[in-house]
Parts: sequence; C-alpha cells; structure tokens
Amino acid sequence: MTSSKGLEGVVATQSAISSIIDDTLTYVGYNIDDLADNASFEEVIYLLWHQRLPKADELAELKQQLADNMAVPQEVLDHFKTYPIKNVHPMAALRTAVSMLGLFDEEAEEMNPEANYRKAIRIQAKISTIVTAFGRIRNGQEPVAPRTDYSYAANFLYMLSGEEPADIEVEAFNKALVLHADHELNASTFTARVAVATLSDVYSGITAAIGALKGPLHGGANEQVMKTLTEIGSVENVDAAVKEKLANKEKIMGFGHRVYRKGDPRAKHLREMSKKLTEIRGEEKWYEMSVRMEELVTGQKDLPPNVDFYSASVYHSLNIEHDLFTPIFAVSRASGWLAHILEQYADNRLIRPRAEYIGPGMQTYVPVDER
Ligand SMILES: CC(=O)SCCNC(=O)CCNC(=O)[C@H](O)C(C)(C)COP(=O)(O)OP(=O)(O)OC[C@H]1O[C@@H](n2cnc3c(N)ncnc32)[C@H](O)[C@@H]1OP(=O)(O)O
Ligand SMILES: O=C([O-])CC(=O)C(=O)O
Repeated sequence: MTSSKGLEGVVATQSAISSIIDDTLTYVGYNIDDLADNASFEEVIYLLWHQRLPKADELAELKQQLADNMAVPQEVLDHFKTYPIKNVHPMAALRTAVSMLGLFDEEAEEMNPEANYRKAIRIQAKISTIVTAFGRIRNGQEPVAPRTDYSYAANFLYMLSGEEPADIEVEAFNKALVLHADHELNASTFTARVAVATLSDVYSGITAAIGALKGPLHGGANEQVMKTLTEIGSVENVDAAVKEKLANKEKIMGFGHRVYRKGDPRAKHLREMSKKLTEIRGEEKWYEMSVRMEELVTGQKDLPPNVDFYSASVYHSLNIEHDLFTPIFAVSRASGWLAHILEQYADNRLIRPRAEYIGPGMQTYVPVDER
C-alpha cells in the first residue's frame, strides 16, 4: 500500500454539487463569476440543495422557511454567558452551540430525507442568529431579533450591529456568502461527509465540519490575514515584512491552495469589494497593503491569494470584529456542508480509507515490571 500525504490528488467521492476543473469553480455547472455577480445567497442555497436554480415561488418559499426558523432556543443563547474563561473563540462557541441545537430538535435522530431537509433549513437559518448573538452577548449587548423583510445577508449585518445596513454593505456581504458557499471536497466538507457516512445525524456532521474549518490552514486563515495586516501596519512596511517572512519560510496566510495553481477565481471578486469598501471607509491602506503583498508573494513565490486573503479587508471594512471572520465563513459554508450531507445520505457508503503502517515490526509484549 502507498499513501498520499494529506490525500493530495486522491479522488475520494463523486459529487454533483460543485467542481474545480482547470482552476474554474462551478456550483452545479454555474460559473462562480456569474453567481457572484448575479445571485442572492438564498438562490445559491437552493441551487446547492436541489441541484437547480429556484423558480420565483420556490425562492420565496425558501426565504420564508429561513425567516420562520431563525429563532434560537433561549438556552443556547444563555449558555454563551456561562463560560468560565474569557475570550472564548467564536468558532469554539459556534461549534458548541450548533451541537447544542441538536438537543432541542425533536427530529435530530430522524433519518429520512424529508426530516434531514427540514434540519438543513433549521441549521442554515439559526447559524447566523447564533454567530451574531454571540458577537453581541460577549460585548454585553442584547441579541437583535431578525427582520423577516430582510435578505439573509442584510439580516446578518443587522443582527450583528443592530443598525440598518447600507446597500453596498449588503451587496458585499451577499457576494462573500455566495463565494464561500461550497468548494468541492475541502477539508471541512470532507469531515462532514465522513461523519454522516457512519449514518450519524446532521448536527454531528455540521459540528465536526465547524471544528475542521476553524484551523488556520483552512477557514481560520481569514482571521490570521487581518492579524498579519495589522502587525505590518502600513504600506511602507509591507516589503520588509514579506521579505522577512519568506526568508524565515513562514507561511503567509491567505496565499496558496491545494487545488488551484493559477489562482483562486473567488479572490478577484473580494479584491474588487475590498477596494470599494476601504475607499468608502477612508481606510484604503488595508487594500493597498493587500495588493502590495499579493504582488510580492505571487511574484516571488508564485503563490496567488486564496478566498481568505481579500475577505479579511472586506469584513474589516464592514466593521466586523476579526475573530468573527471564520464564523462568517461557517455561516456561508453551512449551505455547502448541508448539501454534501444530503448527497452523502442519498447514496451512502461508510468512508473508511486505509493507512500505510510505518511503525515497528512485530514485537513481543513484556509485562510492566520487566520493562
Ligand atoms: C478556504 C481555504 O481553506 S483556502 C486556504 C487557507 N489557508 C491559508 O491561507 C494558509 C496558508 N496557506 C497554506 O498553508 C497552504 O498553501 C495550504 C494549506 C492552503 C495548501 O497546502 P498544501 O497543498 O499542503 O501546500 P504545501 O504546504 O505543501 O505548500 C507547497 C510549498 O509552498 C509553500 N507555501 C504554501 N503556502 C504558502 C504560504 N501561504 N506562504 C508561504 N509559503 C507557502 C510551502 O511552504 C511549500 O514550500 P516547499 O515546497 O518549499 O516546502
Ligand atoms: O478547497 C479547499 O481546500 C479550501 C478552500 O478553498 C475552501 O474550502 O473554500
């Protein structure tokens, strides 16, 4: 048996949800550029879950279902106030809260397509309430109830800030949600599929996926990008900082990708949004620093930026606290995880690869007092 470290190049399943072929990303055959420019996040959720775009009445029904299910049990919100340590990471809080949601869902253990679809709606609806409520409660603020007349994107921003978001902010946030929704067999989606392929429940799959997304080599990179930009501090400092990082063989967050070679097609949309939003906020430096970093890292290491790189300055410009960046990724990617979970259940087989053993050969057991 031979192994591939990190399963690089291994085709582990079939899927009809999204594809990356020759650096082009599609959801169900629709180019991501087309969707980023035109689609609402709700349309994308429907597309991923049904493998077709919704008609107007189907879209209206999904929006209604999401709006009807946004409320989160009070016990889940109250538990945010019980942590013994300060500065709990919002991804840890989200992971626990989603797991807890399963305890309040009468259908949690129901294993049929209709019940699983209903759970998908509940999780997708509640995940944005959970993230925004946590963001407020930890700052001593009361959660803000969702507005049924707002889009998913507008509601997130409204529930987080308590203020009516500007159109450009909603446009940017919707685009970010569309761009992050699914990505073939990335680490967290694979995790979700492995979990539910044991015929475990939907909540277990999403909880496991949140844990996988949290790491800085995956979704956690967007928070680290903002940390790097903040540490560098100014456009003038970029050249020296990048030179030092590359010389020390440090990973520069937001660059590189396991699958893309020429570049991540999602990055340009976020770069454009970053330019617009930083200009509006009068904080062009975050965009200018990012562009200079891209020039240097791509020029010198041939490593293009990934989706996490420009999303950092976009979210920062939307006035969002930096440790909420990865939870926002989870809010969007939940739609993809749920699509993959439903697809896995529909034609399931236990996922159980092999390991190439590299430990010692056969040994004889020696009792503890003779060792
Ligand atoms: C939504 C997402 O999950 S997108 C990815 C988000 N993660 C990041 O942005 C973190 C930074 N990037 C990385 O760590 C990597 O590029 C990954 C994890 C995304 C991909 O990793 P892999 O496919 O395993 O690539 P690997 O780590 O083997 O990199 C290949 C080479 O490029 C280098 N490299 C890759 N990414 C970077 C980077 N961001 N900065 C500096 N060097 C890098 C590696 O050090 C390695 O160099 P070497 O051959 O001299 O040892
Ligand atoms: O596909 C990957 O490995 C990581 C990624 O870009 C994503 O999950 O969006």
